[in-house]
Amino acid sequence: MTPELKEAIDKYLSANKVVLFMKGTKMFPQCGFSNTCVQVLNTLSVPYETVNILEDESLRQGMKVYSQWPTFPQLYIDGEFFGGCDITLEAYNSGELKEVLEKAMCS
Ligand SMILES: N[C@@H](CCC(=O)N[C@@H](CS)C(=O)NCC(=O)O)C(=O)O
Ligand code: FES
Repeated sequence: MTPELKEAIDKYLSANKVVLFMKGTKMFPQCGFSNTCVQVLNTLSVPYETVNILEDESLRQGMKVYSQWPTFPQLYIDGEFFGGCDITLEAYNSGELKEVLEKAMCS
């Protein structure tokens, strides 16, 4: 991954508290795993941005290195990698995700 790409991701994540790197868009998720995360975030009524990694192959490969996580979706909260679909869903069910998001919204 180029230093320019890393810098662009760093900058984007410091400007946006909750970011979902996903396949497709909020309105039109193109994979069930990404769709699950969108539904979870919508249910929690949290403001969030999405990035469609299907539109940018270098970002698609770059995010795997940046996050040290091989798949999508990838959820970032407060600039930190939170997890993929399974982790996000589990944290939603346990109530942990709501807590982490509330903390992020107040920071
Ligand atoms: N168990 C994963 C499911 C996600 C997954 O398997 N994603 C695959 C298929 S959508 C993926 O992103 N593969 C890498 C790629 O398509 O570049 C999770 O918890 O997020
Ligand atoms: S695009 Fe096939 S499982 Fe996600």
